[in-house]
Amino acid sequence: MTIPPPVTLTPAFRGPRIEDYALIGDLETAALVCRNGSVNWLCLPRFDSAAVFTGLLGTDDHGYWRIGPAVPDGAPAPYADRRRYRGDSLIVESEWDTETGTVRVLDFMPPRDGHGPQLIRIVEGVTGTVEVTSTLAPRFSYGQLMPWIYDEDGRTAAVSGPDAVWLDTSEQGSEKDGAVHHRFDISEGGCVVFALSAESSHLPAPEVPDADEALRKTRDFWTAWAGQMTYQGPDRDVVLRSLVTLKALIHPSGGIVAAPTTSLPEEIGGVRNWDYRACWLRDSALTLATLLRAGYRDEAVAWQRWLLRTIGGDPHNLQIMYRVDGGRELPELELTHLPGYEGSRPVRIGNGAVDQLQLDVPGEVIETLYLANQSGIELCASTKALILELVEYVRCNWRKPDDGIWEVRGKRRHFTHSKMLCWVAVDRTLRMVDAGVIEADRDALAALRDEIHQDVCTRGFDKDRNTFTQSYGSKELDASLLLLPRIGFLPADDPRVAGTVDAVRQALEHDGLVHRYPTDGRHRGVDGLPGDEGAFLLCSFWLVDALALTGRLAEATALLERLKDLRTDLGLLAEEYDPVAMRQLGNFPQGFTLGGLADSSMLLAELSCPAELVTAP
Ligand SMILES: OC[C@H]1O[C@H](O[C@H]2O[C@H](CO)[C@@H](O)[C@H](O)[C@H]2O)[C@H](O)[C@@H](O)[C@@H]1O
Repeated sequence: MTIPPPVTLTPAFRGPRIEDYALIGDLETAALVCRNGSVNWLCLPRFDSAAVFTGLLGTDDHGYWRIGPAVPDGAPAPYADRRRYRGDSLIVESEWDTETGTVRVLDFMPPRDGHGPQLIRIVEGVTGTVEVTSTLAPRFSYGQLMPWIYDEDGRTAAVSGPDAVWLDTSEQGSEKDGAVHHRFDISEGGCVVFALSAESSHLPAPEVPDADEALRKTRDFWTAWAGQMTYQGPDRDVVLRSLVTLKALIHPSGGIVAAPTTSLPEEIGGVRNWDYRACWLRDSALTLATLLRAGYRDEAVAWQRWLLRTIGGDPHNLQIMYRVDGGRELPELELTHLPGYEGSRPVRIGNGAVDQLQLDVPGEVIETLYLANQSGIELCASTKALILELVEYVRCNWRKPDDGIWEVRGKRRHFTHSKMLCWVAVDRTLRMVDAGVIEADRDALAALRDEIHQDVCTRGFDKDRNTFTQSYGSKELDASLLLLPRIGFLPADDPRVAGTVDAVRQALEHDGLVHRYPTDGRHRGVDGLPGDEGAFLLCSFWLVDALALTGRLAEATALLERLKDLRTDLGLLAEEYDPVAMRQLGNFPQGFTLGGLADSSMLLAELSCPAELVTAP
């Protein structure tokens, strides 16, 4: 891999921040809408397809669609004065106050119902009269291709090779420089619809969307889905917004993407830019565990089928991640034509971590299947067989060094967390054997479980400092060790748990924000990568959980409050946070982080509120 030098940015540079983006989606793909009314990210037709709007990782030349108050040529597009999701839905409304009045734009993508992808934008006059412009500049293939644009039967098509998008609106537009322009006045009570539909270019044009019906169906879909949540404790809206965002990452095939974006940087101007539009077994399992805790089951049932299709035939050939459709090929490529978010290059698609050995994965998968079963979901015979195959995989591999939960690109090590999760894999299987759910040789399983436990407690523990360590024999700490009480590897009141939590805090926490492992100073390059990164937000939620479970509820509550303040105005979080620049970093919004937020909120409620207040039947 060749790493280009970072682009030097002028101090005056101020593009949209990650937190300026809103997420909308139709469960098969997703778009990011900037606070200035510009859709700067949309992959069609699927999360992991090429983007038609890639302004997020480049400039307007790489594709965007902006609707908002008109501004003089060359002036920056103003940011909306207010934004919110409508109710519990994924319909976002942005409002601009101008000198002549207030205008609102509703943005949403209706879940597919026999039709292809649609992005609908409804402009509403709120007060006075506002001049509005729409500039649609599609650039297919991640911003590389200028389309052929033409009008047909009152519609506008933009076509490039196999791809096409169709724009429908009542307004009269014009084409210039590969973009479709509209300019019109909207007065109080007025409404203008723009609908973009995608279809393969050789097929007949898609049907003209009925925006009113699409709006109603989209609202009804999300309202019904939100209504299934059984969690009723404090911060209901915080939890629900996190869950709605997780749901937006779940494809109807059952596959779950880690985030809808690629290459939002872990360090501004740095090279730690990865594609998260794939289904990590670990991230998916954690997402489903969160949903199960909040009463959602359908997603776990669909994932069981996805899992069987994806790995059921050959579990020993396990990959740590797959494509949305269960495919195995995720070659890591660099898109050299893109300058990257704020100059953070390279922009990557695919993910080289696909070939790694990460021994925590069977543990996370089995834990989630165990939780699913505990929630009343029946495990089919094939799933039970798969669990036993995964345990066999653990038995064959647990003694090996691996690449670990953080997918470091350096030398393999005996990561303590990986071994602990090997223990989880066997322990949860054993629990299912004891409950009569699975039939297996109990004694053999118990012996394997105890052997792993003994190994971890001997080789992954530093007696002098009373802490588990990142890997066997190392002096380093790792935030994944905060999971100790949550996974039940040791009882929460075991002195080794408190010792580890304190040691991790001392080494990796700054003001409540926790790094995954040390990457600065003398540790530069320990993970095989140049540069540094922000605090990893999921780890801060793990700290909340560890404090709560070890009886430090007041500290846990205070930390959770601090972390909630990091959310955007729409309740979203990226993977990481830069405490110095005070801005979000990394792919956005990330399932890991929002799952952590929901889990910690539900755990604190469970530990501090009467049970009947927390979960409805
Ligand atoms: O830090 C290097 C690695 O970073 C990414 O991995 C992270 O994201 C994954 C998806 O959310 C998550 O499962 C993993 O635990 C994280 O460390 C990237 O995907 C890797 O390619 C990269 O080596």
